[in-house]
Amino acid sequence: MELEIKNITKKFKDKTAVNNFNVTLFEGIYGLLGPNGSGKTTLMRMIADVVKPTEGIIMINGRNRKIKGFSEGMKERLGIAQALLNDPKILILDEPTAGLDPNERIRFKNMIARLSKDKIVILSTHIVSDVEFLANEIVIMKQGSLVEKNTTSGITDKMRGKVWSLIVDEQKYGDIMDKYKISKTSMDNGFVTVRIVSDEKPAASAVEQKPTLEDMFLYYFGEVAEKLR
Ligand SMILES: Nc1ncnc2c1ncn2[C@@H]1O[C@H](COP(=O)(O)OP(=O)(O)OP(=O)(O)O)[C@@H](O)[C@H]1O
Repeated sequence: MELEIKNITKKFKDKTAVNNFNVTLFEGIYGLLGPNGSGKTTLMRMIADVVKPTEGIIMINGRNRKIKGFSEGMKERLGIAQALLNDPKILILDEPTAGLDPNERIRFKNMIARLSKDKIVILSTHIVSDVEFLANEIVIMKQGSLVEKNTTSGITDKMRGKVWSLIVDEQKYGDIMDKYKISKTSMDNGFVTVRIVSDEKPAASAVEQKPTLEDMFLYYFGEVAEKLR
C-alpha cells in the first residue's frame, strides 16, 4: 500500500497550517513529531478526509482517494478502540498516548507494533520517547512544512557530536542554563550533571554522549532557558 501526500497546503484565512507538504508512506509505523501548532493535527485530519486541503492531492495506491477503513483515533482511550474497529488499513492516531498511564502506554505500543504489519500507522505525540523505538520512521514538521523523514537512527546519527554531559557546581549551573539547551539535569552532593545539546563542546571536561530523539527535538525546537524567561 502506498499513501502519497502531494503538495498539500491548508490555509485557514491568512494562517497557513500546512505548507506544500510532500511525503509518501508505505506499510509501517510513522511517528509525526513537531512543536505545538506545527500543523500535525491539520495534516492528519486531511489524510483522514475530515478536512479538505486548500491545495494538493492525497492518493492511495496511485488513485481514488477514498478507501474503506480510514480511521482517525482522537485524543482519548475510547478513540483508539474506535479507530481499530473495522480493521482499517490506514490508522491515524493523534496523541494516542496522552491519557495513558505507564502500563497502558506499554500495552498500547505492543498492540500498535503487532497490528502494523499490513497497515500504515501514523501517530503524533508530544512524548518523543513513545515513538523512538516504535516507529519505523519519524516525520518531523515545523511551521507546516516537512523538516525531515528518516529512521530514528538516521536522525540521531546526524546529532553525533552535539550531545554532551558535563558536571558543574551549582554556581556554574546558572551560566550553563543561560547559554545552552539542556535536555536533562541531575543533582548530587552539590554537583549538577547536565546533558547539553550544542554544536560546540561546552567545556573541556564535557563528555560526548550518544544522541537520542529527544536531544534532536530539543536541538531543533528547544529554547535556551534565557529565552523562555
Ligand atoms: N480551524 C482552524 N482555524 C484557524 N486556524 C487553525 C484551525 N486549525 C488549526 N489552525 C491553526 O493552524 C496551525 C496548526 O495547527 P494544528 O492544530 O494542526 O497544529 P499541531 O501541530 O497539531 O499542534 P498541537 O500539537 O498543539 O495540536 C496553528 O497555528 C493553529 O492555530
